[in-house]
Amino acid sequence: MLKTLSLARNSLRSKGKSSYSLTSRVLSSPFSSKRHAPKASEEGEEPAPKDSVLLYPKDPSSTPNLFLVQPRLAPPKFLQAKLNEALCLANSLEEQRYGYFESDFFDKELPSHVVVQNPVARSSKPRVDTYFGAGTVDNIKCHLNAEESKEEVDAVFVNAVLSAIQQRNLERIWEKPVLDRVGLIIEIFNAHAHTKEAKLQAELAALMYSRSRLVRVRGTDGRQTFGQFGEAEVVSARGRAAGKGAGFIGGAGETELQLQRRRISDRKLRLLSQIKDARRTRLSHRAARKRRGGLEGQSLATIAVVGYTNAGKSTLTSALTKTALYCNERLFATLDPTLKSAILPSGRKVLLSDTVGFISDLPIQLVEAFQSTLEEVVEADLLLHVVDSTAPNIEEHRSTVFHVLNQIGVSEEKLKNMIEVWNKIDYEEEEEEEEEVEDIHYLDDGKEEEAELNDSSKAEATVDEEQIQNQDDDWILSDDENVSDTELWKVPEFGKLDPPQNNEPHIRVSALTGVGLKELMHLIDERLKGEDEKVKSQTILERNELQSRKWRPPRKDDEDLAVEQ
Ligand SMILES: Nc1nc2c(ncn2[C@@H]2O[C@H](COP(=O)(O)OP(=O)(O)OP(=O)(O)O)[C@@H](O)[C@H]2O)c(=O)[nH]1
Ligand SMILES: [Mg+2]
Repeated sequence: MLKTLSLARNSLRSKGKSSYSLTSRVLSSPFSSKRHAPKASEEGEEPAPKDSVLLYPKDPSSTPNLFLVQPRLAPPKFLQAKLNEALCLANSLEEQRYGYFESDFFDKELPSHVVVQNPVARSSKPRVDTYFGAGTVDNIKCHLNAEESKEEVDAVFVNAVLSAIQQRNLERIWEKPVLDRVGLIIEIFNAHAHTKEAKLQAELAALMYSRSRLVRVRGTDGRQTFGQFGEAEVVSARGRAAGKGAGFIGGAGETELQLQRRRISDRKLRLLSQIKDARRTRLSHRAARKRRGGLEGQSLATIAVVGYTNAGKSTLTSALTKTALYCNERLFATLDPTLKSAILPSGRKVLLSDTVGFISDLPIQLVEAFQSTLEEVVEADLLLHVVDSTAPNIEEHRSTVFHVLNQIGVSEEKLKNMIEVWNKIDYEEEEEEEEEVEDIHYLDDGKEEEAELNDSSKAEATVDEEQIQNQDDDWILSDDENVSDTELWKVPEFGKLDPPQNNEPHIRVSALTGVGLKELMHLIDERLKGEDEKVKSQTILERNELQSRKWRPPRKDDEDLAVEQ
């Protein structure tokens, strides 16, 4: 098994299994509640929204035991890369205690997993109610039962982006909490965040996600119900129409769903204002650094080190700045931007900023939640794009990074000037034959696929089509945002800007052994000089333009124009 998992060299080694447990949902998970959940006793604070957390912590001192469901992808090499990433994501969900992770990542056993028919690949349209076809859902249930007989499964991780209704239905059928890709990444963010700003941003992401998960579903008796297990709707005393002059005709009260939404909206506002304060402090620190930091007569340039998660950004930043930043094989080991200084071969002092890693299928809301942190990237004078040269899906990694940079507002010129660094060249690629993928557990076979194709029109789940159609009118729309649930967590289409097509990096390095780092420092020096020249010539041009703009008496054309206006 391990031989087939190429990422395993960086991440997983099969050994004893920790006794994981989890049960609950985002704000009260072991990874977020202790650090982020608002205290009920705080003045003016309402208690944390009920039913808004993702995981179920039975034992907060241990990490969860996830069962991974991976939709099949082609070609096999790509599937393997995605499966490796999903396994690493599942094993990355662990909170740091006393500044370090208690378990060794390499000691963790691979999570149980299964590869299933991919509804997107087959019909380009997953089922609205359960995402997967009926046969696949049943088969996963059987597999889960078999797994449960060996060891308790705390939650199912589906490596896809699910809608709230799909998630809720799968939870009911499998009788387990279900985490989709976005949910798991948010949990990891909450578990790994250290600084105040990162914690606030991670909580904001969790809050927005849990808000999009609030849905009403039809219970077994046909009534509209709310809550994971369909508990009856509760109506709060607060009148909907209160203060709007509509009297009692305007609404009998606030439903449970509206109450949850209001609490989340209130909390969101408070978080945004706290993030604003933290950002202000960071900006003033940055301005002070720029003022004081440069050597005589030189401005202090900032270089942002960006890239896909686990590419080796922190290892490279540490090597270039001769410091010891936190590096770890867990995905999203770094969430807080860290600045370290380095002296270039020309003697120029610069600041290197290690940043949060990117990942594919990242919804825009996650990027937005981290906008404040990512400002460091937008503001930087130069970008270093670290690419893991051993990744089988290197092109996907490159375009994901380009896309996110584009999304957060990095200028096209800066993207063109970005240095692409291919890292980990010390790693000797083992010849991995595609046939090895047969080690992966495939769940479904041709028969099942055929059955599902014939059966796909049948609605067998707890949510009917009409209900889904009505969502937009009724309960998916919130009071403050006129967007539907599906729009809320949609993975955006790829942008217009694609990475350069040539497969040649600017430089190849090994952050671990130090190969190529000297050359990289020279390249940074050159690029910054080029930037300085550009700025200088731009300033001279602007000055000349200003000087050549002499006063002249108004011409007849100008006067006519003035009269027309
Ligand atoms: N073989 C090899 N491993 C490397 C190299 N650079 C980094 N690594 C390993 O790759 C893993 C991830 O490194 P990090 O520096 O934490 O990666 P990162 O990009 O900062 O990751 P995140 O902060 O999680 O996004 C660690 O186990 C490193 O030891 C390299 O040049 N060669
Ligand atoms: Mg890092």
